[in-house]
Order: sequence, then C-alpha cells, then structure tokens
Amino acid sequence: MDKARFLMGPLHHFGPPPTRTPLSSSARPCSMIFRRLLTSLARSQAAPFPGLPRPISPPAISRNTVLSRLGFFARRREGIRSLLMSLSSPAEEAKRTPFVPLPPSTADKAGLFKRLEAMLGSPFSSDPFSPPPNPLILVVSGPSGVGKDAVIKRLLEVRDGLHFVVTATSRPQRPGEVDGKDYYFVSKEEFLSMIERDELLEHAIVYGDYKGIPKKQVGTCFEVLSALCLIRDYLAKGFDIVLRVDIQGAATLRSVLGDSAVFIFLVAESEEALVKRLVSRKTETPEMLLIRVATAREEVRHMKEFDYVVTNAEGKLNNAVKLVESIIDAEKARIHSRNIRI
Ligand SMILES: Nc1ncnc2c1ncn2[C@@H]1O[C@H](COP(=O)(O)OP(=O)(O)OP(=O)(O)O)[C@@H](O)[C@H]1O
Repeated sequence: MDKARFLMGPLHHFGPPPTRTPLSSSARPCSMIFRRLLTSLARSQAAPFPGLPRPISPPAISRNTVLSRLGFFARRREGIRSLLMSLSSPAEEAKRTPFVPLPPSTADKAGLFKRLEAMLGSPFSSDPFSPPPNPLILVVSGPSGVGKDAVIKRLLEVRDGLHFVVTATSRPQRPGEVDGKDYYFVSKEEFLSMIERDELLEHAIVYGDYKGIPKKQVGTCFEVLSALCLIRDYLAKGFDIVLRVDIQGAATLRSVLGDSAVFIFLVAESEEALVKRLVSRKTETPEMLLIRVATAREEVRHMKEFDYVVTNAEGKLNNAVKLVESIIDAEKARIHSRNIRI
C-alpha cells in the first residue's frame, strides 16, 4: 500500500476505492490530480522518524487544511469542486437536524411514514408521478368487409370516453343501421352538392358509392359544428376520437392530421376469409363483390402507411377489439405523447 493510500484511510470518500474498475477517460485527469494532491499532503505529514510506521488514524489533516491546499486545484477542476461541496462547513453542520435513528421494523406504519418524511425533510407528495394522458385521435381503416363497422361498434360498447365521428355515405342503408348514428345516409346528388359546397373534410368514391366526413357535425347540445371544431371540442373534454374511413380517406386524413392521429389498419386473417365474410354479409351484388375484392387486393399494399395492423379473424371480433384497446392504452402510456395539431 503506498503512502498516500495509507493516509487516505478516513478520507476515502474523497476518491474511488482501490478495487474499482478503471475510471472513464473524462474522470481520469480529475482523479489523477486528486491522488497527486493526497500524495503531496501525505509527504508533508511525514513521520518524524523515518522508518517508523505512520499513525493510522485520525490523520492530522483537518478539513480546512484540505480546503486550503486543494483551493488552487478546486478552482480549476469541476470534479474536485463538487467533491469539496459535499463537505459541509461547521456552520452548516450546526444547522443540521440531529441524527435520529429510524424506528424499529415493528413500529406502526403511520409512525414510520412520519419519521421517513421528517428524515427526508419534506412531506411526501400525493401528486401523481405521471400527468393525465392526452386524448387520442384514432383512425380505423381497412378493406371493405374486414369488419370496420363491427369492430368500432363493439369498441364503443365496451369502452367509455370515445367519440365517434359520423361519416356521410351515398350507399343504401343496411338493416340495423341508424341514420345519424352509424352514417349520414344521403343520395348521390346530395353528396355531390356537399362536395361542390366544400362541406367535406375528406371524401372518396368507394366501390361506386361516395363516402366522406362532413365538416359540419352535430356536436354536444345539438349545435352544428365543423368536424375539426367538433373534434377539438371533444378532445378538450378528454374524449378520444374515432374516425372510420376507407383507405383513400385514411390517406387524406394522414395529410390533414399527420402524426396527430393513430392510424389502424384492419385486416382479415386472409384474403379467402375476407371474401367469405363479404359473401355471407349478402349486401353486395356479384359485380360489387368483384370490385370490392379486387380493390382489397390493392388496398392491403398500403398497410405500411399505417401505425398499427389489427387482425379481425373469423369469430374473433372481441380479440380484435381488445387489441385496439391495447393500442389505445399503449398510446396513452407513451412518455412522449403525440402532439395533436388540428
Ligand atoms: N370477426 C368477425 N368474425 C365474423 N364476422 C365478422 C367479424 N367481423 C365482422 N364480421 C361480419 O363481417 C361483415 C362485414 O363487417 P363490416 O360491415 O363491419 O365490415 P366493414 O369493414 O365495415 O365493411 P364496409 O367497408 O363494406 O362497410 C358483417 O356481416 C360483420 O357482421
């Protein structure tokens, strides 16, 4: 053991213990300077009779001695300065709360809690560690017959705090669908005049029918608001927004919303399963079926433009809905939440 180390005994908290792994290159100069300083301090505390062992403890190095001798280097080396800062002055020492031992483990919880607070010097905060999550805009899309309506309908049943933005369509109303709730059912002529009057946020001709999100929507208290205004209104109230669009509509919404929204692509487990599902729905003529299936082949190529893909497998609607819920939950748990700009 070298002389400096020998003398360092009670001052070990000044520097790294001898067995530590090598210091990083940034820390090395500081530690070298420090060791040299201590070596020089050790030499200056030389034993009166060479050959005799030095006293082990306490070393005759007072805090003031260390401070004064290190002063020159302390002004130049940030690392040393911060180490010295950890040494408290006598005045600070006097101000310190006298050491109170922790109560035994058998102590009551309330007493232990209070003692821990007292020892840390401030009461424990009951504020949540994480702020409340931001509301989301969810865009659900996918080929015809994949189950967009079915998934969204079930999602709205099982999850609170969602607002569904109703789409206008020129396709005929299907059994069980409610005008103004599932869709706004309008004629092709009405839809064309909506396009002319620029009343749609996005629109597309999907399998020969028009579909689009009207800019004017019935908001809370039945006032008519623009779709974006309505979305903002619901977001401000903490609701998550759900939009259902076809693939063309999703592309338009991506250009409007960018990364503000979460885009989900719904698929069946296979093309075969998708066609079987469309056939069993019995809502399309064979010609319309052909268009939908041919379009679906093209549409799945756009999957990579979405954020998530959800498989809605035959007879597994609830699994698909659970996966959508998990996506919502995961999005809400993000540290860096999406910055909604609409
Ligand atoms: N997981 C599932 N298993 C079995 N049948 C399903 C499943 N999901 C949806 N369906 C059924 O498949 C058919 C198509 O579903 P849905 O109408 O929701 O599709 P869509 O994507 O909204 O179609 P479109 O875009 O043509 O309106 C419906 O008859 C629906 O009940």
